[in-house]
Amino acid sequence: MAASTETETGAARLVGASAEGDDQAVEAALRPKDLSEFVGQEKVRQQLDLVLKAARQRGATADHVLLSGAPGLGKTTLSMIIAAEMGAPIRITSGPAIQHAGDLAAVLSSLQEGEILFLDEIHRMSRPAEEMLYMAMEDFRVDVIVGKGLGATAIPLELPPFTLVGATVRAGLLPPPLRDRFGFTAHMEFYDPAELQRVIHRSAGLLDVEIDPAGAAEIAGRSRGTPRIANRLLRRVRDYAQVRADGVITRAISEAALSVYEVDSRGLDRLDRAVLEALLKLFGGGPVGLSTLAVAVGEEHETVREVAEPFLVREGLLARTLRGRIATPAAWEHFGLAPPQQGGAAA
Ligand SMILES: Nc1ncnc2c1ncn2[C@@H]1O[C@H](COP(=O)(O)OP(=O)(O)OP(=O)(O)O)[C@@H](O)[C@H]1O
Ligand SMILES: [Mg+2]
Repeated sequence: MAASTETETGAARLVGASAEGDDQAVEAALRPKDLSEFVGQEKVRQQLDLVLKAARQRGATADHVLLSGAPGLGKTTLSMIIAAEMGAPIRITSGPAIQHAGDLAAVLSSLQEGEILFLDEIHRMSRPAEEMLYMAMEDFRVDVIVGKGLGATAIPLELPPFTLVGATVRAGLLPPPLRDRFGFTAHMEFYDPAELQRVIHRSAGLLDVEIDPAGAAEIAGRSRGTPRIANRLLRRVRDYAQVRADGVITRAISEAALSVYEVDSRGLDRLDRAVLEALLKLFGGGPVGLSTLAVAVGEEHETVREVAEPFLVREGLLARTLRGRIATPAAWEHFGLAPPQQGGAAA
């Protein structure tokens, strides 16, 4: 299946939302440990707080939780917080790691009572495993099939009660019977700049860097609504502040550092800008077909469509129409250009 977000293709970018190898250790260090440290997502936090408190009061295992949201918004973080809040151990696995029902049976049968099972990318599990999961979630039981063909028998296996925490980029990717078996679904939204500013302040504290509010606001505005990107940009700005200045992050330092890394005031990088600039300057703002636009920027059309466009569309800078791509008035404004006169030729 083609990447519908910038997840796979955008991995190497500074403003890519997915995790890179060098991010893992520092990400773990920056992870909020409990709900009160988790910034933003007020609704989700309130709802989850109730679900977990109620389960604790009853001395029961919490209902299964589905976390849906774009990469880097805090799904893995929340799953760990759920375990911490429940005082329960957590087992981490992912849909792609579970290709056979037997893989899942092995994981499920080794769970302890009350354990949290975190299933990342749950939409990428194989069909037979998925069907086994239905029964496990509902009845805490699985049928293990032994043997083949006519001689195959199903051996029922009781499981201890556990809480499944599933994560997916979009709840709509799950088959309805699976979705329906979650007691609570948390939809994670992109963060607003004020929330990202809080994320950045918190991370700066943990990294032991001095940052003023304007410096944090500048980074926040370029972070595409995503804490992972905010933390990554913060680390690059910290490098700059340390090498080129006195280590303190101010607005001027953030601006200078991020211009070195070609991340502009709205979080657009070189590729995003190349696409928009071609659209504005070569095609008068469009409409222009995707392939033509891709040739103009010297990229594969998949790259333009999967890597650059999702954010440009989300930001209201570019629209995909039946006649082709068009630039919005905000795009003209972002480049300090005047849109062409109605009915007239492009400037
Ligand atoms: N609400 C938040 N408050 C503070 N930091 C956050 C928050 N959400 C995410 N982060 C930070 O962003 C980073 C990425 O978060 P996380 O790994 O949980 O995202 P994810 O949704 O699991 O991404 P993916 O879809 O790629 O697995 C973490 O290091 C974490 O520190
Ligand atoms: Mg994750």
